[in-house]
Amino acid sequence: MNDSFQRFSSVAKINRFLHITGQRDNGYHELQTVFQFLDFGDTLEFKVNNSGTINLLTPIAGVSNSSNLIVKAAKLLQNKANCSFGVEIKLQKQLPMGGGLGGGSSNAATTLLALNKLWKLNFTTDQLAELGISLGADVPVFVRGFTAFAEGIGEHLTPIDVDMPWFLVTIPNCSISTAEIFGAEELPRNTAKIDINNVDMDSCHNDCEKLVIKRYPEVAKLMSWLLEYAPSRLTGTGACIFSSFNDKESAVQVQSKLPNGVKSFVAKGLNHSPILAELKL
Ligand SMILES: C[C@](O)(CO)[C@H](O)COP(=O)(O)OP(=O)(O)OC[C@H]1O[C@@H](n2ccc(N)nc2=O)[C@H](O)[C@@H]1O
Ligand SMILES: Nc1ncnc2c1ncn2[C@@H]1O[C@H](COP(=O)(O)OP(=O)(O)OP(=O)(O)O)[C@@H](O)[C@H]1O
Repeated sequence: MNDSFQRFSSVAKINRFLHITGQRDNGYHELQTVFQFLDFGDTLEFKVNNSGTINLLTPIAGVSNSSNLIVKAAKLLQNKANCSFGVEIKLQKQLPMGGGLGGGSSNAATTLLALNKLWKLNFTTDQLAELGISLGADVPVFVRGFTAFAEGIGEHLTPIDVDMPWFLVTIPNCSISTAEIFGAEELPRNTAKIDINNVDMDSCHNDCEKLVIKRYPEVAKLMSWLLEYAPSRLTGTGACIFSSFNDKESAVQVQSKLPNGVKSFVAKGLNHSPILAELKL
């Protein structure tokens, strides 16, 4: 057993667009979206133990360890595999929570993938993705690790290669509940379905954007500022906004002009999550 901590990345995703094409009887929404990974995110470190205990050494303020998706993912895997190993886990959090960057889902997926390897469980990617969906709608895409066109309630994933711009991601000073946005009566729910072979990012949109802008003045203000400089769009149900640039320098230049106090980062869009390479090491 390796008795040092092993490090794995847990990157962000953005929804390049998010179309809501219907709603199921159980209230869940039918979506079409492209998930793209960013080369920016959290880091997780794992040290396997023989005692069977699962211990997150770096709790997140406001989230109890038992409801942390990292701990939930580790316990789920341990139970499923009837595994006698445990693990000590350290998290370096960089991603804002409730930002539409999928931080919690990404952490859960990294935990499933890393422990599958470190506990030598040999679950297939399909099995891990299936386990992951019980933790959150976005966990499977992080488990699979490829940029994907998603349909259904977000679970039907088809690999797709998209352009890889540089993004300035800005983080408005508010946290938005996914359930609140999906629960709103005035949310549009009838965007026509598009064909995966004919995806034009520019003519797509995010169906949550108008509503979020209406309800959250912080997002409205930042969006209109950013649109003066670059094409900008909401990710997921918000609150973060991504603005696209052809090169890093242009993104950094606009970042340097941001109004005082606006948090942000610059990152490149990827077609594969870095964890795929890390798992092979
Ligand atoms: C919209 C996306 O952000 C796109 O990336 C995600 O699909 C949402 O993923 P998430 O935050 O992990 O969402 P979950 O925790 O699974 O669901 C939160 C709530 O959003 C609503 N929800 C979620 C996904 C979906 N296709 N339809 C929904 O109506 C449900 O009310 C659910 O109770
Ligand atoms: N490890 C974790 N990291 C972040 N949030 C977590 C974690 N575990 C549990 N949570 C809970 O999940 C909530 C959503 O966090 P997350 O960062 O996934 O939001 P998000 O970026 O809006 O995700 P999405 O794009 O899937 O809507 C948090 O507010 C927090 O209460």
